[in-house]
Amino acid sequence: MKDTFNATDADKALFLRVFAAIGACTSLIMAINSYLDGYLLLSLLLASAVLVFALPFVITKHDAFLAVLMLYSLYALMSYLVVSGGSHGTGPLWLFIVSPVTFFIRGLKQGAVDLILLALVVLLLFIFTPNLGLYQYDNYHFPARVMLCFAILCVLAGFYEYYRNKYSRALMQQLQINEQLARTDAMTGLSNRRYALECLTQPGFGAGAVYMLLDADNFKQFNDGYGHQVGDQVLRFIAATLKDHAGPDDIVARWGGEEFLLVVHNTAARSAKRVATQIMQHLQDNALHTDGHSLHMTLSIGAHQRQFGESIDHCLNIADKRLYLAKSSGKNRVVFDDDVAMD
Ligand SMILES: Nc1nc2c(ncn2[C@@H]2O[C@H](COP(=O)(O)OP(=O)(O)OP(=O)(O)O)[C@@H](O)[C@H]2O)c(=O)[nH]1
Repeated sequence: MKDTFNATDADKALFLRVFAAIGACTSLIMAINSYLDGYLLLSLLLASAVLVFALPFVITKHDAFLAVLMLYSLYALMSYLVVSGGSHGTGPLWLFIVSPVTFFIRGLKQGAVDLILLALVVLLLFIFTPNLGLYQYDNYHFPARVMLCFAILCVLAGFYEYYRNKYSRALMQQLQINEQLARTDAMTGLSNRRYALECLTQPGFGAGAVYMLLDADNFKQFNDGYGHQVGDQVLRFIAATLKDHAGPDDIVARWGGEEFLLVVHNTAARSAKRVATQIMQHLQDNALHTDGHSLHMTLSIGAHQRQFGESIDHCLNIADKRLYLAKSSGKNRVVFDDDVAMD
């Protein structure tokens, strides 16, 4: 099933380009600003960053690679901003944008690893920058607070990502359960009519598929004679028999009441007829044992092999007419294409 609550490829592609557009615009503005302020190397690095951020608008494939490339380019820029102080010593402030972007692009685990490594690198750079004769921060207060805020932001963004994942998964599972419930007949566990109709539009159920409507004979007698719960057991017994005799690609559904649909996936008419006969034989040979009773049941079946150009509705109508014919001509029988003049 489609992953509805986690970011889809389209969501990720959009996010990547929004991130790239913001990155490119900001880098361009800061590059001009740095150039005007006389920070030549910084303005060149920012201009290179503009090119990297522009890549997703030129290359439409390899988004995952581009995302990581942009992220690590951002890390490299951050490292330079720490050692150089950026414009007027404000460079390290840009670290604060890194954590949410990292988690979105890298996910929780890899994102956490990346951020811990970046934090270590930044810490070392702050410690050793004065010794290397690079930018001199006035005192340790500013770097210390930047590191503390960066760490807090990483932890908070990590928690947010953790809970977002957790609840997305829970929602996904619930969605799958709901989807399953919406497709299933609760009493027999077979597909319900709505889902069966949906499946009939899939390839394999076109011309050549055999549509069968199967109706329990004299079913009312089970209800009247043994109660509705036994009636339900009879329906479940029939459902299990149909399931056992159908192929893995066939459709078996409860059509309504004591009526079932079996559609045999694109087959020779002879094999489908054999399946119908085997089902009837199985019910004849095997009784349902319940409450000290042995209950035998029979089915009437109307069947039709779908021809080119015939609609699903048309096939179901023919199967239904033949089911009626099977009932009216004595029950416990199958009426197929070769048993009648074409309807
Ligand atoms: N126990 C139970 N009975 C159901 C269910 N759905 C429909 N029925 C009953 O199935 C019975 C169908 O009766 P009829 O339409 O007369 O069919 P029948 O007795 O099988 O007679 P023929 O079809 O002519 O062989 C009705 O009494 C419905 O109440 C169900 O889910 N559980």
